Amino acid sequence: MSSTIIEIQSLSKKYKDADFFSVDDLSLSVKKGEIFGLLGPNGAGKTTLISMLCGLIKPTSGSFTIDGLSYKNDAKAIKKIIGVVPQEYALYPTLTAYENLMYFGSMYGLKGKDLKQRINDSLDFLGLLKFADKQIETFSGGMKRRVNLIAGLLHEPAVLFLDEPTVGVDVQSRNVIIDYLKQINQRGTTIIYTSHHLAEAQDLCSTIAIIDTGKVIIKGAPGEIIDVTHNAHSLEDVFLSLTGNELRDE
Ligand SMILES: Nc1ncnc2c1ncn2[C@@H]1O[C@H](COP(=O)(O)OP(=O)(O)OP(=O)(O)O)[C@@H](O)[C@H]1O
Repeated sequence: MSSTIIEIQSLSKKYKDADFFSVDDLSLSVKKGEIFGLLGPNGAGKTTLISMLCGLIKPTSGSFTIDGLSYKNDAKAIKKIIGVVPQEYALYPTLTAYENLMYFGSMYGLKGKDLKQRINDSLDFLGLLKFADKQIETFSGGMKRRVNLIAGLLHEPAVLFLDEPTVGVDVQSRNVIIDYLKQINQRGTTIIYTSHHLAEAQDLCSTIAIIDTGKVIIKGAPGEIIDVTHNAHSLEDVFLSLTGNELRDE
């Protein structure tokens, strides 16, 4: 049995002036070595949950640990062992891909040959080596997303958080990103990711949690949760059966 790497207990978040909880008394555990998919309709609370786990926003109540470190007492130590790839690009448009990655690497305390090697290997895997010296502002959305991904991974984190890593990219970019995530996972990084792409999550994730109105409504291996849901043949069937067909416009 693999050990637990993330343990979330009764975590809640109510934004200032909001009259509802975006994450509502949520408990969840993630095992070491998993690719864990957080799925849910728009506004379900996925980004809010990930933002708390990454230390970007403070919970209203509850607690969690990452690799045994408590967010209340060990926030700095947690930052060192996690990687974060947000939805929006965190890159400097007028710097080259290589310069951006050297900058992010140095922020993690990496330097010298080791850093250069990691940057080169990652750019190569993601098909970007020949664009290393081009400015980010000349890159397509799919290329920026791949550089963004490398930036969050240079320090080889124990846990990687990704918020919709394949949104708005073409099939070619998506495939290379998915292959890269699988490779990173095989090298030991636990991955927690959000997506609206259910077929992708079904293929990629060892465990899935569907979230709605800030609560986990089902969790398990994709095959398991399809099996236990009446008349479901795919993750999309499970998703619609549990979250309904109504639009979630706010
Ligand atoms: N900074 C904020 N201030 C107030 N309310 C917020 C804030 N951020 C999110 N919310 C609200 O919290 C709820 C959960 O939002 P969140 O972005 O976590 O959902 P999500 O599942 O990531 O949605 P999506 O799939 O659209 O990205 C929504 O009702 C949203 O409007």
